[in-house]
Amino acid sequence: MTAQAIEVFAPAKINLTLHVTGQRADGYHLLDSLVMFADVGDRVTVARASEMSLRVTGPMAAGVPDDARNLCWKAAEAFGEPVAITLDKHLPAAAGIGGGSSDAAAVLRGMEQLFGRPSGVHLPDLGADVPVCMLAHAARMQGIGEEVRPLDMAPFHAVLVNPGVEVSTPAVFRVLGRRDNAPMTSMAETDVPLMALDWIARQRNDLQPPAIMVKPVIAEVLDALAALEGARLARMSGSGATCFALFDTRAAADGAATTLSSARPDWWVRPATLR
Ligand SMILES: C[C@](O)(CO)[C@H](O)COP(=O)(O)OP(=O)(O)OC[C@H]1O[C@@H](n2ccc(N)nc2=O)[C@H](O)[C@@H]1O
Ligand SMILES: Nc1ncnc2c1ncn2[C@@H]1O[C@H](COP(=O)(O)OP(=O)(O)OP(=O)(O)O)[C@@H](O)[C@H]1O
Repeated sequence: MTAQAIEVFAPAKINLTLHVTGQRADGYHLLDSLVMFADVGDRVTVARASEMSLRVTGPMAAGVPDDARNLCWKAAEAFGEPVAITLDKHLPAAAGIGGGSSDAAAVLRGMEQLFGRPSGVHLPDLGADVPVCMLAHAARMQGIGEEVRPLDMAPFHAVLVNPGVEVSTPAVFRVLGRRDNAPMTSMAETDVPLMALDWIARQRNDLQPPAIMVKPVIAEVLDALAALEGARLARMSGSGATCFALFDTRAAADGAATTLSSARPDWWVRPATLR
């Protein structure tokens, strides 16, 4: 019996750290990043079809392309079979949480199941974040994103906030000052959750200062997150504008998200568990 349609969850990608350690001759930057995935995300459904199609639904569908510009479409084309895709969009776009990349990885995972073969796609060609999104598990990401090593991390509890401004990743890299920053320090302690949190606090997101230059509201988001009861650390993810704060328990994250949602109903605020 052949499966008719496969639904796959496309989790938000969170860069808990993001060190920019160099730049290649082609302009792409070398990264060193601790990446985890949230229980908040998009939903992708793929079904066999005679020709490619894409329908974008959900609360965050506005403005998301529903044609060959969408990374879901590009992923299916790279796989090499026509499919009917439904993308139920819950994540803000151009937000530093890998929405398009995670959707593309979900399409590939769904198609691998549907057609019973590995995708064979060279993942970095679809985007620097696609290899780690294909893993969808805590990982250290290096190179320009193509070197991905899974990590055995305890889950973290977080609040995610996006202030509703789109940020262009190339624009943030353009105003980045130094490109040869130090990599992450030794990760030997990361299997102990609270020590891991202290370790994360000692690392950086090198794109945070340039992103604040491009969109100053990010500094306001970070201040609001740091002021929440129980917040242990506030930082930006990817090239922004989404930021996160980490909490000791899910209940603390849930309570903080409720407080911030009522204070800033215009912001996208979600409690999340990161794995
Ligand atoms: C910054 C991160 O969000 C960290 O996870 C990602 O590396 C960005 O991943 P992505 O959106 O999948 O990136 P891509 O679509 O491949 O690249 C978008 C643009 O970001 C810049 N870019 C991206 C990745 C990288 N390692 N160096 C770069 O300089 C390039 O200007 C590139 O044209
Ligand atoms: N499936 C998709 N979902 C959202 N945007 C998409 C998708 N496919 C293509 N796009 C286009 O890509 C742009 C960047 O959106 P995306 O959400 O992938 O970026 P991002 O969150 O900045 O990713 P990253 O964290 O990898 O930098 C959007 O402005 C949109 O036009």
